[in-house]
Parts: sequence; C-alpha cells; structure tokens
Amino acid sequence: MAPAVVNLDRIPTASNSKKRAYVTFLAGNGDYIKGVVGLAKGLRKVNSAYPLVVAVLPDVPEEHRRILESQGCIVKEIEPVYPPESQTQFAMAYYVINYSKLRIWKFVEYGKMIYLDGDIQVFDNIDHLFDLPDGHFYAVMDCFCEKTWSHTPQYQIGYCQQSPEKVQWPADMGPKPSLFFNAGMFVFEPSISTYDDLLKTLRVTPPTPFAEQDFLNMYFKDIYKPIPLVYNLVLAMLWRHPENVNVNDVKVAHYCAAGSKPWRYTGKEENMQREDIKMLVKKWWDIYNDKSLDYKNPILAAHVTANSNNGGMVLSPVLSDSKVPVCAPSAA
Ligand SMILES: O=c1ccn([C@@H]2O[C@H](COP(=O)(O)OP(=O)(O)O)[C@@H](O)[C@H]2O)c(=O)[nH]1
Ligand SMILES: OC[C@H]1O[C@H](O[C@@H]2[C@@H](O)[C@H](O)[C@@H](O)[C@H](O)[C@@H]2O)[C@H](O)[C@@H](O)[C@H]1O
Ligand SMILES: [Mn+2]
Repeated sequence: MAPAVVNLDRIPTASNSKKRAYVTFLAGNGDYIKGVVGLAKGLRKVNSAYPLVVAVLPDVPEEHRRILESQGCIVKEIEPVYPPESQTQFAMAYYVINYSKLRIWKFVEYGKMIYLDGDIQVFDNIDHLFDLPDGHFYAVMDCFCEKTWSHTPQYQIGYCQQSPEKVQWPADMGPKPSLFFNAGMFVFEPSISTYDDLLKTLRVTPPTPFAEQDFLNMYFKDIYKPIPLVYNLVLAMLWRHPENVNVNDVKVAHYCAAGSKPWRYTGKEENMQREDIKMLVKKWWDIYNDKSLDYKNPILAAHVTANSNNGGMVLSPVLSDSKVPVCAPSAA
C-alpha cells in the first residue's frame, strides 16, 4: 500500500501575510538559462500570483541576468556552497554545485517559497501549495528505478517506494528506507536559524551520490510530508511506474531523465522516442517560444502607452534601460 500523501483538496488558507515567491537556481553560463526563462513564462501562463526569484551563482553572466530580469524575474546572487572534501562519486559530476541551493533558506524576506529546478515546467497553477500548513517540508517522492540509483541497495533488489508492494523490503536488510523526496521541487519556509544549522550540519556530513538531495532528505526527514506526484513528475515514472501516472493530470513536469532536457532534446536516448515524452517536450517548447508570454513591464508599458497616446513612441532615457524596477506584476 503506497504511503499516504498530503490531501490537497482541503487546504486552509494560511493567515500569515509574509511574502511568497517561487525560487529556482541557476549556475554557469550554459544553456540552463533557457530552462529558467521557460519556467518564468510557464508560471506566467498559469497566472501565478507570485514572482520567480532566481538564485544565481557568481559565474552566471550579466547578459543572462539581464535576460532573466527582462522576463520579470528577481535575480539574487548567492555564493557557492561546497560539501566537505571527499572522494565521493556523485551520480552526476556536476551535482557538487547543487549544494549551493541551500542559500535559498536565507531569503527570509519571504515567509514561504516553492523551489523549482530550472529543468521543471509548471502546466497548472499550483499557488495553493503556499497555503499548506507551516512547519513541514513538502515534496514529491522520488523513484529508485533509474540507473542513477545503481549504487543503492534498493536498486539492487528492485525495491521502489513508488510501488512498495512489487518487491517487498526484506526484513534481513534492516529497516525500510525512509520516504525519500526528489529535491527538484519543494515547499519550504526560509529561516536564518535553519540556514545556519543546514550549513553547520553540512560541514560534518560526508557527501553522497545525490549530493544536496540526499542531504536535504536526511535533514528534513522528521518534518517531510509527501505531496501528490502531479506536483513533480520525475519523467522516469512514465516507464517505471505507469500505473501511478496519468500524464494529462500532471501539473509540474520535471525533465530530469537522461536526454529529456527540452532545450537539448535530440530524441536519441533511451525512452526519448515515447509519445508522452515528445508531447511534454513540445509543451515546453510551445511555452518557451510563445512571445505573448514574455514579461510586459507594467511601468514601461504604461509609459509607452502614455507616450504613444501623444503620437510619439518616445521612451524617456530613464525608462528605456533596465533601471525600470523589475518585479512580476503582482509581486507581493
Ligand atoms: O549547469 C547547471 C546544472 C544545474 N543547474 C541548476 O541545478 C538544478 C539541478 O540540476 P539538474 O536539474 O540538472 O538535476 P536533475 O534534476 O536532472 O538530476 C538545475 O535544474 C538548474 O536549476 C544549473 O543552473 N546549471
Ligand atoms: O543534485 C542531485 C539531484 O538529484 C535529483 O535528480 C535526480 C533524481 O531525480 C533521481 O531520482 C533521478 O533518477 C535522476 O535522474 C535525477 O537526476 C534532483 O532532481 C536534482 O534537483 C538534484 O537534487
Ligand atoms: Mn532537475
């Protein structure tokens, strides 16, 4: 019997008035910028009421930061976070930079945030998740069936929390693994005390193959509450646990399967010729290429309208450059 997930049909509207925002993480000068632009446009398409904050490492070039600001994002530079020195083999070598995600706990101008990886797209409005009761860490359970998990005992015996009845966890292997979430999407409350304790704990925690995902699972184990799969469809679920997925119900798709990043998609890797994968990749591109979803700065737009009413499309020097205050229209 699958573990109980939070019932989202009846979420009491939270009373606290602290600001809310989505937040993602961008590192390097590569092509993940496309993922974040797509995410910003996807959130706009579903009429989210909250802005998208982008935590950027120092190596994100100024040009990429300007692109993000022109899409209404709030760009905040963070310093990298490195785990203790070790010989750990990460599941993907670049995972070492993902510990820098921990800096988002410092964004205490926000009372509640929803973290989304840059390779995620939101197809339905999920603002209601901000009303989930405080004091917990909400995320979707991961799947252990991909080769990236081959280092784990659960992979070796074919056990997965997504279908715990298929292969039972043997008693002689000790306690069943705790529920484990995918760290590509989670609902959390920024807090300086939590941030300080996260970094203090990291200093004495040997790194493991899934880097900050393993660390966050260990750290939030006691307050973790699983939320339904539709809020973070790890694409591998489509072929590993099709009985758990109706792709038409998916609110959030997470393009983390090998070869599935839409902006790099070639269709050559295993499973990438599936009709559902091709449909999800097309859905991502339709949003990314939709110019009507580009950010229209309300201040600039009002100014241009005022000027165009006088026949002249004069843009005052002050408004014509990027000094126009950048915030999503409804930034709280
Ligand atoms: O070169 C990189 C690699 C990763 N990321 C960020 O780190 C997140 C986690 O990496 P990724 O999504 O590739 O991991 P996966 O979910 O595929 O395991 C990405 O979504 C991006 O937000 C980035 O900005 N640049
Ligand atoms: O740094 C570790 C990463 O671990 C997770 O990715 C994994 C996980 O989803 C596995 O279950 C999949 O098999 C694998 O493909 C995928 O890369 C998070 O998505 C990512 O944000 C980040 O935390
Ligand atoms: Mn990801």
